[in-house]
This record gives sequence, C-alpha cells and structure tokens, in this order.
Amino acid sequence: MTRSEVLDARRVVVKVGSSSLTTAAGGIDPERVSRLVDVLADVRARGIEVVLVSSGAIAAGLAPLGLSARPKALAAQQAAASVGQGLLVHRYTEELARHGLVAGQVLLTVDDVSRRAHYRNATQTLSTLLDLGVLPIVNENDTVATSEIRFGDNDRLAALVAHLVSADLLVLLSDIDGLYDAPPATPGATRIAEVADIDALEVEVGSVGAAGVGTGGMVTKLDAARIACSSGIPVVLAAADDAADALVGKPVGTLFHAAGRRRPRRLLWLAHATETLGTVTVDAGAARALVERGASLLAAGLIGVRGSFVAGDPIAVEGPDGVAIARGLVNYDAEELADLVGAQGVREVVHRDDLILL
Ligand SMILES: Nc1ncnc2c1ncn2[C@@H]1O[C@H](COP(=O)(O)OP(=O)(O)O)[C@@H](O)[C@H]1O
Ligand SMILES: N[C@@H](CCC(=O)OP(=O)(O)O)C(=O)O
Repeated sequence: MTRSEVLDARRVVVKVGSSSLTTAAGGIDPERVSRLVDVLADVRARGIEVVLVSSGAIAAGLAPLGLSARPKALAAQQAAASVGQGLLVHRYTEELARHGLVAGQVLLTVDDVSRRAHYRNATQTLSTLLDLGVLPIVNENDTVATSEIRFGDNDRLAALVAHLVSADLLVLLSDIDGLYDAPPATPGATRIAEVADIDALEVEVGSVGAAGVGTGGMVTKLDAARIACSSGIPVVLAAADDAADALVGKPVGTLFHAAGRRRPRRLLWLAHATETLGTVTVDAGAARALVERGASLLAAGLIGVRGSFVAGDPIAVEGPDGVAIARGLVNYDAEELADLVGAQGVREVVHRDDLILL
C-alpha cells in the first residue's frame, strides 16, 4: 500500500545525513550525491517542490585538508566545513544541472530560526527560491556557529526548515533503514514501520551511526520527528538507498504520522529552536494565570529575574517552585525588569501572543 501522506505532498523537505553521502574513508562519494540528485529530479519532474537539507560539509573538507577523520575541535570542524561546503554545493550544482535544475545555497544559523526578523528573512528567501524554481540546498552555517549557538546536527534544522517553508512532508534519509525498537546492533531489534503517535513512542535509541561521520544518531532524528509531527508535518525516516521508494510512498522506513494542527510559525521556533537568554520567576498567582487562563505575564507577578537579555529576546518563565512553565519573548531588558520586581506594576512583561506553555 502506498502512503497518502507522501503522494499528496506538494512541497517536501528532504534531509540527507553525512553518513549517506560519504565513502568508507569519510570523504564525499560523488556517486551517492549523483544518485540522490536523480531521485530529487524525479520528484521535481512530478511537479513537487523540494528543499534539500544536506549535511556533509565537514566530511567533504577532510580529504583536501589531509585529515582522515572528523576532527574533535570545533575550530577544526569549522575549517573543514569551510573547505567542504563549497565543494559539496559544487557537486550538487553540477548534478542538478544535468537535469536542467538550478541549485541555491542557503546557510542558516540558530538565530535565523529563533529571532523574529531573521526568521522572516529566511522564510522569504526560501519561498522566493521555490517560486523561481530553484532547488534550495540548506546546511548549518558551520563556519560561524559557536558551540553555544549550534544545531550541531541537521535533523532538527530540517524539521524547522520544513515548518519554515510550510512543507507537507519531511523525509529524513540516513544510513539506517528506519527506526528500530532498540539500537540496530542489538540482537532481535526490529524496524518499526509506522508511528501513530510519537509522544507515546517508547524505544531505546543509541547515539552515533556505524560510519562515525554522523552526529546525534537516532536521538536527533526523533527530536526532528517530534518537531515536525507536532506542527502537522508527517515524517518518513528511510535509508538513503531507499530514497526513490520512500518518495513515491512505498512503505519503506518508518512513517511518523502528523499530530495536531500546524502551530503558528513563530511559536514553533520559540518552543524548539530557542536558547533562552534568561529566566523570570513568577509567583503562584501569575503561574496560574498563564497556565489556566492563557494570560499575559504582568510585572506584578514577578519575583525574580536572572540572565542577560534585551527586549525581544527569548526567556524562560518558571513558577515559584523553579519549574519551567513557559517560554516567551520579553518586552524589557534584564536591568529594566529587575527594577520591576516587587513593583506591583501592570506592565506587560510578556504578551500572551508571545508565550508558549511547556
Ligand atoms: N533505535 C534505533 N533505530 C535506528 N537507528 C538507531 C537506533 N539507535 C541508534 N541508531 C543509530 O543511529 C544511526 C543514524 O544516525 P547518524 O549516524 O547520525 O546518521 P545521519 O548521518 O544520517 O544523520 C544509525 O546508523 C544507527 O546505528
Ligand atoms: N553541518 C554539518 C552537519 C553535521 C552532521 O554531521 O549532521 P548529520 O550527518 O546529519 O548527523 C556538515 O555539513 O558537516
């Protein structure tokens, strides 16, 4: 039986991991890139828009730098990515050109999906590229991302991009042919064909794949699936070798059914992509107002402020017991807010539209 979620999709985000693009020695395998591009070109020929999120910059930079394995130090990874990203996109550009398709490179940082203005820019750029018939190739902007503000893996980035472009489907291609009920090397581990409700899923996951070039392993793929499904986007996780079948809806890999409605765009990044820059502690009355009535947070409920932030930054909101209850975009700088503690003011610290309950 074919999967209607796949057949009905008009806009698809496909993510391919480093482990699916590299040779055993760790460099980029031009044949694997070529095979992937053939599949993507077929999808495009069916009138479906495609955004590719491709890892592999670091892997592509290893050989030119005379390195045999992914370096541990962040600066060395960034150097490898700087060398490799151009080579990687060059490969894609040449391969897509064989099919008469044009590639566009889009490098994103965490800020691009967490700051409101950047988010809008990223959305506009991607939708313009799609309108122009370009096939955007997205990666993290590794050369400028520091360890604190890094996605580090492209799985979550792909889910956020899927949301950003309002995709109908997210396809995660990996070296493994789906989600298993235990790390695949475990005797008796079996593939799960469908996940109806990801929040009810209980599986044992390991971290890194056999090739040793990927990051995050299944943990980050499940995070990505959770982000996409919770915003109404179904996910197929499949082996890169099964990409053609996965993209015509054959029952390969694992299908995660979407849950719920699409959330407003801004709030999705607030929930998943944001590093909060501070925390405000609120009293029990304010905590109840937020949770039970969906109210805005007013200064009168503040009992503490921590961190360093300016107006517009994402912050965490915790109750008097220190348990986080919400995230929001704050209307004041940290110093201004500290002065409002205990002031019994009615000033709005976080507007209800800028709050997401956890
Ligand atoms: N429960 C599980 N089901 C499937 N794969 C798992 C599981 N737990 C751990 N893994 C590992 O996750 C790996 C995929 O992650 P990763 O190496 O980061 O790939 P990619 O480069 O495609 O992002 C698989 O090769 C597998 O070894
Ligand atoms: N941005 C990095 C990708 C990080 C990474 O390895 O991700 P993945 O292979 O998807 O687990 C790169 O291009 O090398």
